[in-house]
Amino acid sequence: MTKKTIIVITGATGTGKTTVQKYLRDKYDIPAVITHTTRPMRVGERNGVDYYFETPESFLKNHYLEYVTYAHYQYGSSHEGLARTWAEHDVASIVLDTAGALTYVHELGDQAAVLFLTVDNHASLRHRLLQRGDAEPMVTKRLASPEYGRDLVLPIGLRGVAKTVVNDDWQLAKQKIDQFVKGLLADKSQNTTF
Ligand SMILES: Nc1ncnc2c1ncn2[C@@H]1O[C@H](COP(=O)(O)OP(=O)(O)OP(=O)(O)O)[C@@H](O)[C@H]1O
Ligand SMILES: Nc1nc2c(ncn2[C@@H]2O[C@H](COP(=O)(O)O)[C@@H](O)[C@H]2O)c(=O)[nH]1
Repeated sequence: MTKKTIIVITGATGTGKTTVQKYLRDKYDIPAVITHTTRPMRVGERNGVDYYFETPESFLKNHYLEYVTYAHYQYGSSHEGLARTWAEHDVASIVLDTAGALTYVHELGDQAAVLFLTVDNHASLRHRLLQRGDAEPMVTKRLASPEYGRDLVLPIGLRGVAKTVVNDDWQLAKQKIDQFVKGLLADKSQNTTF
């Protein structure tokens, strides 16, 4: 039986976590675990595809492996979401803030393979969020949140655990991600038990 793995993609807002998740799906057929949030939908987002969009009341009804408050909204990943994805795939991905990433490492040990995304020029993140179509007041509020500053730095608990990828240049970042995925898949094929 093959050991199940979750690729946890973490880092500050705008560093490209969702972009990497879509790349893993398109290039490697690695599915995303969809999480829950109370934040309003962005233009183009779809319920059940990008997130399960919840009210503050419905959010509380799920059975979470972990949940957090991020920039004034609730976010959480359910046990069921992970189990459903692992029932059909050996490797999946999830996008989490760094608090969530730490919980996954704590709960799942080496089944969690962590990618920490960063950029050299933090000022570029504001521009990226605005380019993505986020409303200016929302961006200002998010960049003023303690979660933003916290997620710019690799937490001590992820040092020696996470692979850091600098995503200033998408072509270069993709090469690093390819190396990471190929290493992970090679390790998995060596560790398969019959
Ligand atoms: N290397 C890059 N150079 C320039 N723009 C990029 C790069 N990587 C991603 N982007 C763009 O930056 C924006 C933010 O990317 P993305 O949504 O993937 O970030 P995120 O880390 O998931 O953000 P959040 O945590 O706010 O959801 C998107 O418009 C994306 O296309
Ligand atoms: N700990 C968790 N973090 C999550 C989850 N789902 C998303 N996120 C993180 O929240 C912020 C904001 O996301 P956005 O889509 O509003 O830009 C970002 O850092 C995500 O990684 C979750 O279930 N748990």
